[in-house]
Amino acid sequence: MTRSESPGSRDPDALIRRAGDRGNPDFDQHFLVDDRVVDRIPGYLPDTADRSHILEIGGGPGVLTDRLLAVADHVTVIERDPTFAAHLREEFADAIDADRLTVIEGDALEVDLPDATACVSNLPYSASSEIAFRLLPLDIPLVLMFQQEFAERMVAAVGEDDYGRLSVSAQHYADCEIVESVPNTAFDPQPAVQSALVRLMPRKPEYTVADEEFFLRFVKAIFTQRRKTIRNAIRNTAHISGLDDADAVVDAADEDLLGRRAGNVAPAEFAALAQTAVEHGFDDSDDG
Ligand SMILES: C[S@@+](CC[C@H](N)C(=O)[O-])C[C@H]1O[C@@H](n2cnc3c(N)ncnc32)[C@H](O)[C@@H]1O
Repeated sequence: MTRSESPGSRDPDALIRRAGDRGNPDFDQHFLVDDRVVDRIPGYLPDTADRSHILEIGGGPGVLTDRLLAVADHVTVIERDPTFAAHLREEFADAIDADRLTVIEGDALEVDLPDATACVSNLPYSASSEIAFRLLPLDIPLVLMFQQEFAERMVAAVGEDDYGRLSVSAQHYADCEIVESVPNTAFDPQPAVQSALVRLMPRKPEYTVADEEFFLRFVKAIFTQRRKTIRNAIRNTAHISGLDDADAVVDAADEDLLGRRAGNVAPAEFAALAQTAVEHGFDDSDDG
């Protein structure tokens, strides 16, 4: 009976019953039970997105897996919990036999990621940041569920209260947009906070950085001192950014920028400042 259901129509509560286990919040298991929400999620991929291979992280009972199988040629789902991975293999045996579904039992932070063309996931919240930053460099469209507060920080623009390290780092890779806020009543068990779906469309940033790793570390360092001026933040965080000579960077940087605070520095300005830091802040800076 379960195997003959057409993709896209499985009932969330029935899937949880068949999985034989309720979600355990200690293992990030908040399952979507509002099928109006689940039905909308694949539609947040843009029309132009390549749906030949969609990756899902954290399949759980499989309600989103089911909806993705209705729109993708192939789905790969990664699930860490052995009970739910076994359930997914059983529930979607037909799709596996037809070579339309791959179930990877493992930790999404450790397994090799497949060569997917898009990723759509209701992420495990305690690892959502790390997972997102594994996905962002893949250069594919992402539709990801996060805690609302995290999502707001991710999409914030310079000058907004939520603008910070997360905004600059995520927007380095993609245009980020909240496409739907999701109440906690859409999940079982209910998380304590609201959630939000974010669409992340890959694109090159409007600036170039010679050393991406340093740029991201520098931004992280400066935002640890977000109440300080950029001048003091550069000086106080050399142990994080790894600068040998923070004073030389301050001497070389733009005076106006040095007097501002991180929350008012746009990503392109951070990129220019990071370039100044690379050119002046290391012992071998002038050695070519
Ligand atoms: C928020 S639930 C989403 C389940 C399902 N997709 C849904 O929307 O109802 C997150 C799922 O990720 C799994 N999970 C937690 N940490 C994981 C990890 N590090 N790697 C892979 N799966 C993980 C949990 O077991 C759980 O099934």
